[in-house]
Amino acid sequence: MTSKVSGIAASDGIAQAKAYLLIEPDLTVEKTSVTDTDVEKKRLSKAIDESKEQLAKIRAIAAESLGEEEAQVFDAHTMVLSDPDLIDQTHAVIDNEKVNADFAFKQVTDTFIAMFEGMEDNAYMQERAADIRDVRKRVLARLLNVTLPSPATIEEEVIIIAEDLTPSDTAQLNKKYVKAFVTNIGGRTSHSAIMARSLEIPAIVGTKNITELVTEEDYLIVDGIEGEVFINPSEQDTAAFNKKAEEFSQLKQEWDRLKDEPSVTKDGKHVELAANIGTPKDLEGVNSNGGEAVGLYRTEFLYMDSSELPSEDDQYEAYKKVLEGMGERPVVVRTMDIGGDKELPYLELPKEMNPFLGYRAIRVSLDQDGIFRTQLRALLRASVHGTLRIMFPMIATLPEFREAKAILEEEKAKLIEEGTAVSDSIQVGIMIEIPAAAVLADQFAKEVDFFSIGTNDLIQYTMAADRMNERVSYLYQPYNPSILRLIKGVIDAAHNEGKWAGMCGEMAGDQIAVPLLVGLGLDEFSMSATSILKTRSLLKTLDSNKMKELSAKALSECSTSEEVVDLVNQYLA
Ligand SMILES: C=C(OP(=O)(O)O)C(=O)O
Ligand SMILES: [Mg+2]
Repeated sequence: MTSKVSGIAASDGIAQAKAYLLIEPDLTVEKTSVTDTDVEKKRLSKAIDESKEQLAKIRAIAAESLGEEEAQVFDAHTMVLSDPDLIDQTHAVIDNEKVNADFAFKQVTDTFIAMFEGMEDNAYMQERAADIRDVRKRVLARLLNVTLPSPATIEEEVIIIAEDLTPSDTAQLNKKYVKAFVTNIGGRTSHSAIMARSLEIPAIVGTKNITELVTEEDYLIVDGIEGEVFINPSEQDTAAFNKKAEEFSQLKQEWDRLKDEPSVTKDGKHVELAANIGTPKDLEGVNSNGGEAVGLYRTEFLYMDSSELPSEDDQYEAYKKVLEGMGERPVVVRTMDIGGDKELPYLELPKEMNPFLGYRAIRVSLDQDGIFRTQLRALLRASVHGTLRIMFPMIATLPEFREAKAILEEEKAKLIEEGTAVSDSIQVGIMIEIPAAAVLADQFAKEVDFFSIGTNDLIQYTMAADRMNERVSYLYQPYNPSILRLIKGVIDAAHNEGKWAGMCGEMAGDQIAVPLLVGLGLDEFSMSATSILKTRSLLKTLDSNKMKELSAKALSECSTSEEVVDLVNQYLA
């Protein structure tokens, strides 16, 4: 008999296949008393190290199959495992209560999870709780000496049924066999949902109890559009779904038709939809999703993926590949942004109290200008292979920009003197990710060719809330009117000088933020490639004048992030 289960539609599409239950092993821990607490601390440390190794392997698989941006989730997990608080508190429980590491680790992570989950209205905190749950399983499995299931081993067409899919589970999914997934818990912004959208497989999350309702003998239809699962559908249901699947594939084809279309609002206002990339390999996704430009090429991965400083020729080859791959379309290459959370083992950077406020990005480049000049020469040589735009990260003051630009000009003059061809139409711009630069945007706009707003950092610096610190992440608020005001100031400043303003922080692809950013007059939106076609189709439904009214209202009438979100939803309704 058919039965129907509802949940939250997390990723579009319709699929049918047999069920595959992704069952967790029993990770129940027993409390035991110990006398030698050092042994327990060593067991913990070994389990954590092995978990980090596993995570590194999964991260590599994810980078390969999903792209660099998605794979960065695992960096967050590795960070959890390196959190000194987590380790110190576990050690304290082992020492004080003289108990086994498994019990102590479970108890401490329980406290962390309860604290984050307690902040019910804060989706970000809920995600952090999920991250800890995910990492904890890995460590407990090592401590208990049991094997976690590995979705990577699936070799027939299935629909995965699970309590939740962790990012590491999702990263191992092979699209060829996994046709969809359905989970008990989660929301539209949970990692599993984001991953499903980027893999382009249908997904339903938050069904509460699908794992209790489905067995491996069942055949399923997943309707990711409505958020409904049909267990053992009748012939009639199947026929209805075949029809619906056909209609959806037509919709996808319509989206695909948008692939080569301009990105315009309902009333014909054009914006540019660009992609963020980390390596030349990411170009495939840019092209298959109709990216009009590369709005951010994070070149630091060139440095991080290597065991020594990449040579000028190695860099030239990478830049050339991207420029050629994009043809006429512009490519914004950001010079190296090392420091903060991005370390280079072979470049001795000092240990700092506040790395995000320290020796980072352009500060390193201007200080160690040999490295900077090598990168600039490689870029200048590659410039003849496409439309290159050069962008400097973490600019705080005008003298920094002037110095960086002067070095660029020097290297350009040298190359020309050596007889090397260099494009004469390279735009040179800056990231706006430090509030000082946002506030002084009118001055910067007279000297730069463009701005790209890096909201990932701009938000952390404006709110004084470390983007990596879970305890203060409730303050990490993209829609806070203070952030919107800064963004407005930057866009207006650029336009007053006839320059363009883009955004390459995560906010540019956020479907709540897009209507506001259209209203504020943002020219270029740079995001993960897989968000482009959806955003292009959202744009077609927006009236630019109405969005102007929306953003003006958000700025004049809203005093909190929540009020802004409500207002956007009213306008989109
Ligand atoms: C795009 C940005 O740069 P990154 O995330 O690499 O710091 C940003 O800060 O918004
Ligand atoms: Mg940044």
